[in-house]
Amino acid sequence: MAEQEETNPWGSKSWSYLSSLRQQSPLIQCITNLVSMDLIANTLLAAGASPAMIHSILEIPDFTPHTQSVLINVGTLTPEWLPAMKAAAGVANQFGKPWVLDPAAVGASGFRLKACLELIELKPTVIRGNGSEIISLSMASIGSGKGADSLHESSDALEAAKSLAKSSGAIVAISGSVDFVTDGQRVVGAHNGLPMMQKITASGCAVTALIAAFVAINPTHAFEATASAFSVFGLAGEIGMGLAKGPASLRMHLIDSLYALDQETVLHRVKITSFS
Ligand SMILES: Nc1ncnc2c1ncn2[C@@H]1O[C@H](COP(=O)(O)OP(=O)(O)O)[C@@H](O)[C@H]1O
Ligand SMILES: Cc1ncsc1CCOP(=O)(O)O
Ligand SMILES: [Mg+2]
Repeated sequence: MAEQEETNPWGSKSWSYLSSLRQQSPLIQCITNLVSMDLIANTLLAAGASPAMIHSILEIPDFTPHTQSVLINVGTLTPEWLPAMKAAAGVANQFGKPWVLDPAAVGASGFRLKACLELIELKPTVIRGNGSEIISLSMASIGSGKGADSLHESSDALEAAKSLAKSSGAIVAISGSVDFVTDGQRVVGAHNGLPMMQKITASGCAVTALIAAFVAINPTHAFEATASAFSVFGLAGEIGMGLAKGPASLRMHLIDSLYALDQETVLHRVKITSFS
């Protein structure tokens, strides 16, 4: 163990987050898009967390104070949902809970962009998007993506991510072939995962939910929690692909692999490197 910690400190960090998640099973409130609800709930359950898709504004004052973290994802945003998202972010802040923003398809419209910029004013702990989403947010402009899909490599969005992290105070996370995490100064890249994961709808939403769960374990170390969540999710995909025949069976085997991940595999196969 001591030797592993020296050779792969991120492996032991990631294992520590995952094993604590399994022991503590934090309650994660998810206000998320209609496409992603099932995959997010199953991802969180397989990882050891307790998901609750509770999004009515009428329930937020009673429910949100009892959560350990809140996920807000704007993938199927309508004007009716936005006040609930803002209320949940506000209650999370009031009660000192971390909250995580997924700006899904933020470049699709001015309405969505304005909503995300207003949510960012409410100080998310982490913002996780694909390359195009992070570029849209950082430049406050629409049209950079292709709906929910990215037209950019994650590395194309690195400077945009640093600038967004500095202006917002959030940890900014970009998914892609390498998943980058930055606080505006430090940058690490998580190298686990495989391209087939892009063919599972809501896989990005699911990794954001896992980030929300890891951040719940240690809100004061959101940078480390985010990088670890990226690698653990990617590793589950890599192992799942060994049994999968395509995207549909990968979805199933990724969830099974996340549930079954053991210490040795995490210690040896998590790959996170520094870029700063
Ligand atoms: N080319 C790739 N190689 C390895 N993993 C990838 C690749 N593209 C995406 N992923 C993984 O797929 C998941 C979803 O990422 P992405 O497709 O970028 O998000 P979104 O669905 O929000 O566009 C992440 O866990 C990411 O690491
Ligand atoms: C297809 C789609 N359309 C609106 S939200 C959504 C899901 C997007 O999920 P992800 O960003 O994880 O690919
Ligand atoms: Mg997305």
